[in-house]
Amino acid sequence: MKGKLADPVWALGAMSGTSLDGVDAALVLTDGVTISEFGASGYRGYSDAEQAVLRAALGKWPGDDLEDAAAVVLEAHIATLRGFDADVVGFHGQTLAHEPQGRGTHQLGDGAALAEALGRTVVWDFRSTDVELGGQGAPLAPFYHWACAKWIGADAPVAFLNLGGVGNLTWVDPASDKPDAPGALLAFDTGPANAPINDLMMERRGLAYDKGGALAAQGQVVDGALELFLEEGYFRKMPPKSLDRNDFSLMLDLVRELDDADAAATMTAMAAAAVMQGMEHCPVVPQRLLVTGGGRHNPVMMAMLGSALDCAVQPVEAVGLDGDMLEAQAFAYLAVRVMRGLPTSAPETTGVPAPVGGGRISRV
Ligand SMILES: Nc1ncnc2c1ncn2[C@@H]1O[C@H](COP(=O)(O)OP(=O)(O)OP(=O)(O)O)[C@@H](O)[C@H]1O
Ligand SMILES: CC(=O)N[C@H]1[C@@H]2OC[C@@H](O2)[C@@H](O)[C@@H]1O[C@H](C)C(=O)O
Repeated sequence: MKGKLADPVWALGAMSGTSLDGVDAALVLTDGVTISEFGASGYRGYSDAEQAVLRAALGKWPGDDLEDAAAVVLEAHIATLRGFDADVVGFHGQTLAHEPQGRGTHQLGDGAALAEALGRTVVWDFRSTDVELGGQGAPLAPFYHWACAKWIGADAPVAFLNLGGVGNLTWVDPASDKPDAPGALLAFDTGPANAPINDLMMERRGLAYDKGGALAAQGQVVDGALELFLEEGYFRKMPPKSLDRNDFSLMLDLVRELDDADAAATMTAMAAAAVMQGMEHCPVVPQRLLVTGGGRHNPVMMAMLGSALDCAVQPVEAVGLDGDMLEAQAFAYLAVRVMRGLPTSAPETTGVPAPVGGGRISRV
């Protein structure tokens, strides 16, 4: 890497999330502690054919036949990243399976091959070490949320909520001097967010998602189904805790008898209710809940959250951040931390016994 150890460097993060929509890429100038500047970003959607290959690979583990899916992930990342200039690349890979207390966690993607193709140092396989040491391996964005809280100049506890396929929440005490300081953070996956709504839309309407919450807005929330959902043991577990995309796939059964609009409204309420349950774990009520990820574009979900919580609920754009790129930026930031030997997770974020720096480095 260029520069002295403590100099900020341009890091390029690449994230392809559980909704399998495509690859986000974003540049951040950082020393792995402080955000100095944001750079350009980009996005390349997976084609229908690529998405079908990845969907068929969900639930698979290293050693399974993954040749086609591996090629899709590698080619999509090369195409997305090759136009950028950066000192280091943080490559998340495509999560295919996540069983932290079982077989481990699996992010498909060969960082060494990507490094060779791009001619740049690539940091990858961010989650395995944490899981091997007894952590959940997720969520990992919380250390970056800490840097974001500092960047926005927060002077009171603040929470970040990612509404992706799965939801995850990070509570930050901005008075802390580093993200792995005891009490600086509390983070966990809240529950299913958009993934089950997408599955419902595909099953009932042949659509990828409920754009603008339009279908949910026409329906009524059915309380009985919502209560059954909240009886799920996950919500009683203390954090840290994490989920696989399909851990709640039985949710579709809870709305099976409902018409399309009521089913969409009820599932949207389920995603919001999971967040409300999660907020109870915050050490103190945050001043504001800053929402990132695709769910912030769903006004029905945002209104449900806003009316149920005691704090302001706003998209991260309200504080000058980019909610479409925050996770890609997170893996840029984490790549620099790995290069510098700094931890990327802590007991309060993944349940790992002590702060740990995961990630493999492939140099060119
Ligand atoms: N305009 C919109 N209206 C409603 N929902 C939307 C809108 N835009 C995006 N979404 C939802 O957000 C999802 C994508 O969110 P995002 O890109 O944050 O997920 P991801 O990064 O793949 O998931 P994860 O963070 O779980 O890995 C879409 O699949 C869709 O359900
Ligand atoms: C195993 C895995 O890939 N988990 C993702 C997923 O998507 C959201 C939630 O579940 C979160 O735990 C995580 O991603 C974000 C980027 C994280 O690690 O913070």
